[in-house]
Amino acid sequence: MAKIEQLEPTTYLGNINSTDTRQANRLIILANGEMYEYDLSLFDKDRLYFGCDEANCDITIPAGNVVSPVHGKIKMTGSDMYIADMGSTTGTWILENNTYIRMDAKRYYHKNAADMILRIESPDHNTGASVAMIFTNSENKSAWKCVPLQEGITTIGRDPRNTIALDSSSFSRKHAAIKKEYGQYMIADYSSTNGVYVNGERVMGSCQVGEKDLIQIANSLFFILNGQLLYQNAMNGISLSMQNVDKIVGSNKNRKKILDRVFCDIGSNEFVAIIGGSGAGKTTVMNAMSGFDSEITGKIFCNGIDLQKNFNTMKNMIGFVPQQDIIYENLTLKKMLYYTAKMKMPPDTSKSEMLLRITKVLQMVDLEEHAQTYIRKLSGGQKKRASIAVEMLADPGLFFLDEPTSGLDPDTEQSLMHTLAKLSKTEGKTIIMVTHTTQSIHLCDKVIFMGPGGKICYCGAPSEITSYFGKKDLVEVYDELAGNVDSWNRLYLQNYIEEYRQKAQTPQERPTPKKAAKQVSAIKQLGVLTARYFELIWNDKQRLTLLLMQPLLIALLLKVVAKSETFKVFGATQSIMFALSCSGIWIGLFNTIQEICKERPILKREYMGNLRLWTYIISKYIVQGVICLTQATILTTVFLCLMKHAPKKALFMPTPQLEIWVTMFLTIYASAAMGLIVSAVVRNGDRAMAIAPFVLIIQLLFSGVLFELKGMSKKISLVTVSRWAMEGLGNITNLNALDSGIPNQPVQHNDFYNRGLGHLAHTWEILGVVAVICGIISVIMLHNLKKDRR
Ligand SMILES: Nc1ncnc2c1ncn2[C@@H]1O[C@H](COP(=O)(O)OP(=O)(O)OP(=O)(O)O)[C@@H](O)[C@H]1O
Repeated sequence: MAKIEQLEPTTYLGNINSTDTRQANRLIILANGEMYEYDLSLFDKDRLYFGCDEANCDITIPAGNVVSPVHGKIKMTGSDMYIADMGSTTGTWILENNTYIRMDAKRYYHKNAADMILRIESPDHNTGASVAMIFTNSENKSAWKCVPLQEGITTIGRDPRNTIALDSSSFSRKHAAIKKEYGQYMIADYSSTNGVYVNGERVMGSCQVGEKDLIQIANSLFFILNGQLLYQNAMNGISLSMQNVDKIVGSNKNRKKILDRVFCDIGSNEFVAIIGGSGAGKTTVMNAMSGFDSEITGKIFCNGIDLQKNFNTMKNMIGFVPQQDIIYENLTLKKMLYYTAKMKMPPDTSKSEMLLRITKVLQMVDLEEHAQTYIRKLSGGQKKRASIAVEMLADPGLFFLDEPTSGLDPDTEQSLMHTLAKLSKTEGKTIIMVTHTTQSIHLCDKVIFMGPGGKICYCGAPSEITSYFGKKDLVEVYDELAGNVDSWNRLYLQNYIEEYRQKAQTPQERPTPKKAAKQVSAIKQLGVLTARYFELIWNDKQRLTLLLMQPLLIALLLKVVAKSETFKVFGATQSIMFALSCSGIWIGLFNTIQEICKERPILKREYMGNLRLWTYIISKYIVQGVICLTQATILTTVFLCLMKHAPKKALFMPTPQLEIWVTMFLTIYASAAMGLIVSAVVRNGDRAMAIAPFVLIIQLLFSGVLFELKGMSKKISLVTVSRWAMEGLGNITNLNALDSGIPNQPVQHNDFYNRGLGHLAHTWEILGVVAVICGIISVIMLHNLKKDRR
């Protein structure tokens, strides 16, 4: 909401933020303890007067002691509303950026897409005669409600047993409470997931609130007036304001500004498209708006709250659908949503609430009949809807989509655009998307046109783009901006900043709250991730078969090449043990080398939410542990059973076969852990497979079998799995004591194969440590995830 000096609604500046005329114009008045609601369009006039004089006003406010006879007027053009104080005695206050400022008499104040809140103050504050006026475009009757605040506690939350129960997943079951005692009010945050804000500042525990304070809980506004609590009942999208946002990348000569002084306002429940030529900075500006890009300068406010400072608590109210789908192909849609709900929804959500929410989001995106369908069987458009459903689970008020329509045919694109337009209006979402296709942008409320160099050139109604640029069609507008971006950017900034924003108060700097959002516990998250990973592996039967057939086939092939004197003669035994250890290394590496990179977009999105990287990696370790154990069992059992001879004596276990089995399990497991590092570093499966031969060659060269290890090669071998696997296997099979195969010539003693329990324990220990270190490195490598461009 901003002040516009002597401005007629029909002038250009009014149109810059104009919205489509589909929205309703409503006025809610709270006076003398009564709430009155007006549908302003029913007056059939574009100018309405309000005050206490019934004869001269269209809207009478029964509060003569505070409201002047003709107190103010309202002008309407479409859904735009302009309100002015007519020079009243008491004055009118407007809520701007979390503080009330007195309206200048006889100046119009423009209501943009967010609800506009006015107060008319009683000169004597103790009379309790203040009046509140709320202008809203919500189509929802009773978009605002009020309850008297009794002495004692008024609770707010999702649970129906609260005094104020609000049915939205962004509220915790018991979210907050207001305590009234001796006429004073205290508000307390009950450790909610999404927090409580008073005047844009996060409440840490509890704090005092008064009549002039604005309380924000999840997406709803609350304020106290004459002992009553007035609150937004219908869930509203979150409004967004970007102020002087820049982004510079590179250093020295390569330094480049990719966002240049971006200012814009987006109102709640608006459906906004960001368009512009390729490389203009559409994705960059959207990433900045979402708060997920921390490398920007300038300010972003969501509902007047500083997003960067409060990102940890506000990120749960932000949905983000990247260009790549964020769903697992091998889960049914319902299962995918269920696992996500367990991770994303407030920790106090019951299973039945989750299932209800899943049904609701499936309805929202028109996918109810596909609940039990495997995601791999859905069409491109349905997969996009499925990704949207995943993000809708936590009921975010602000929703970003990066090119949701790319790759879709025109019909599917239009249907998706209709779904998004519907979600913004009926579900109370602010939806912002980057798009290349413009055939359906008339469905949007607003278009942001980015010119080359990250410069904003237009922010307004889609129907007015061509007339604003004086062009016939959008193609001409693109051409115009390619050559003339600076002048259009300057014009935009002139109009927007100098004549418009400068008059508005910018929100004050506030200290950064330390408290982070309440998250699903690490243990619960680990459980969900592990269960999901198990199910993914289980559902991919082809891969599972391959994983289990591999050790079986390798064991059979090893039998084919093994000599009959294996376990009796040094050469034959060392060769087959080397082949066995290399097979184990290959099996482990193959298990995981594409495991992380193939799900990187999903991982990135979950990590931007509340996923902990270490729980993610541990879940991989748990599931891979089971797989590796099974593979080691198949490989060693089949191979050893087929062999004519067996190693003679065990070191400490009942049989040497068991000791070989443990060594092979640790070899496969440590190799799988190495594979995870590769998978965490590279961004796609092809690159991972290209690195695999290199990893294997290192294992061959430094195993100590093909080449003698000394000096540098010995040092390198310390971190190879093959060396430790060979030391273990050579020790168990007692290679040093075997026959050399040449009469009268003993085996040349090799310290690597020294027999002894301590030596075996040491090799197992090292293989275990390698596995752990690989896990830690993978977690460290994954911290770069946020830098992935899309
Ligand atoms: N981290 C970065 N380092 C260097 N340049 C970058 C970086 N991120 C973005 N850019 C550059 O900034 C410009 C804007 O990129 P962005 O992806 O936002 O454009 P876009 O309008 O979304 O493009 P497209 O429509 O082709 O996807 C491009 O020239 C891009 O190469």
